[in-house]
Amino acid sequence: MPAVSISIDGPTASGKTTLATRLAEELGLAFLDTGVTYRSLAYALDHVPIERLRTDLGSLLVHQPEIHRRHGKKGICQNHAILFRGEDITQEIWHASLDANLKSIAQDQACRREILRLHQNIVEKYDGIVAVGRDVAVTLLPHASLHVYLTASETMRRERRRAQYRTHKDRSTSVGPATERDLQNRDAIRAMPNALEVDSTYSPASAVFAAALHGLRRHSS
Ligand SMILES: Nc1ncnc2c1ncn2[C@@H]1O[C@H](COP(=O)(O)OP(=O)(O)OP(=O)(O)O)[C@@H](O)[C@H]1O
Ligand SMILES: Nc1ccn([C@H]2C[C@H](O)[C@@H](COP(=O)(O)O)O2)c(=O)n1
Repeated sequence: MPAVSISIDGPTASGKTTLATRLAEELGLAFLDTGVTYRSLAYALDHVPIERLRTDLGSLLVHQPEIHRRHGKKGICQNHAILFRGEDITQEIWHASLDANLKSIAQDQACRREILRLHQNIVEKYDGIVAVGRDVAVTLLPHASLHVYLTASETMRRERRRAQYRTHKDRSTSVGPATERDLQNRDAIRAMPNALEVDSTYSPASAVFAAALHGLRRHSS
């Protein structure tokens, strides 16, 4: 288990990635977006049958997470990269046409187990990590220093996603209500002693960051 680890969960476009990258930059941690792996498998599903993804994931996919190292006032950031059979698919995984595949992958328990194994190997490699995604608090980082559950109203999340992708016409802007899985994860996180729930609907990203940092200090002392 790394020295400092933070899990961040919450529904689509609640601001998980924004918070996680800021925390990683400020604290000099690695950053793992588990949703990126799910999106990569959705891409892969157009090329190989799901049975192969369940058994050969480790040899098909390389997920290189971002590393953030604080350097004076400027963080040094090495962007994440996703390789599928050696080909860089980092940009392709966001395409809206992958939405149906994404659902199939997220519902496949054998795939979820393989993805978890892949993420566990990544976590082992780093001395500190911020990991983002549905269920990371429960499955990947149950002993994290802090578990953040981030919410925002559906209307606000939809507005943010549309604004974010205004110049990316091929990207998915589908934002729905919190799913059953989102609500189960939220309840599991609420029951954890070192959890922090933040509603970002009317809070700017800087206020969400300050709340998370405060939570980390409180639970680490
Ligand atoms: N607190 C905030 N206030 C206003 N805008 C925000 C806030 N947090 C994030 N945003 C903006 O909302 C958009 C979505 O944020 P982000 O990508 O971090 O969400 P996410 O939860 O990681 O999404 P996904 O579930 O797809 O991974 C971005 O354009 C980001 O700049
Ligand atoms: N740990 C995870 C991460 C992601 N998913 C699913 C949920 C979404 O449909 C998709 C993409 O995630 P996002 O980029 O929106 O965070 O992958 C999951 O089931 N478990």
